[in-house]
Amino acid sequence: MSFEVPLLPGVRVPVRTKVTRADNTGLSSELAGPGQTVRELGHEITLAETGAGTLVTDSVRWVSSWGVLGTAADVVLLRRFVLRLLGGRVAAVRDRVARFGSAPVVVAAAVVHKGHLLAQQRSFPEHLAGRWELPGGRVEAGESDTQALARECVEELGVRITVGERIGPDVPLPRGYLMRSYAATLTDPDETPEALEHLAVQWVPVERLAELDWLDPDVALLDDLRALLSGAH
Ligand SMILES: Nc1nc2c([nH]c(=O)n2[C@H]2C[C@H](O)[C@@H](COP(=O)(O)OP(=O)(O)OP(=O)(O)O)O2)c(=O)[nH]1
Repeated sequence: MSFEVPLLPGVRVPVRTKVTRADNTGLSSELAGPGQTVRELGHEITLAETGAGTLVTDSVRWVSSWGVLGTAADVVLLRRFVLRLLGGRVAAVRDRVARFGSAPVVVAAAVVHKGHLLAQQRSFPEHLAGRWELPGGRVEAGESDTQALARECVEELGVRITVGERIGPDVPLPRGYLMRSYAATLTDPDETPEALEHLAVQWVPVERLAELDWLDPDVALLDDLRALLSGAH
């Protein structure tokens, strides 16, 4: 099904949806117990306006209990309500995608050397001081992510890095920022990172990753950092 979702006055977004689990009523059903049926309506939603064609898979499950009457209510009323619900969700997801598409970015480098990850301990602001993060910072106007990472690593650590692939998801930060992370290595393995603006730096082996008091957004990256250190990336 293709349709347009009104986002703002005069702005309509093309969306394609496909029912992925359905019988000929648009619902799939399984028996849950005496007199009870579980209904599921599943949708794949493609946000057509994103370059990559972002795919969201959604489904809603509910239990209905009133036999034939329940089935009639499901098909006539509830299914319509669920479709409206999913449509509302499409609009909300679309809204977030649009905001993230133009969000300012903080880049972070997962610098790996001899199977260890470089972590730095923040010295400011007060409420973040003492907690651990990846090297990086705000991307400035006219800079690429790679240039921003290279600049920050020289400023913060006095080392040159070679930036590789993106890792993990973009993580939302306070005040509308997004944190984007990249794998990296030391350009010259003989250079030693120093805490020029931080309290401390350390090389962390995979088995100690979870011990550090990471900034909250970085915790969402721990699985990807583990995979990177284990050579799975
Ligand atoms: N560099 C970095 N910042 C992070 C991480 N996780 C996380 O939530 N942040 C947040 C903390 C800050 O609010 C923001 C980036 O701040 P920053 O102080 O490193 O950036 P910056 O050097 O460009 O900032 P500024 O002090 O020059 O204004 O992102 C991380 O792993 N690395």
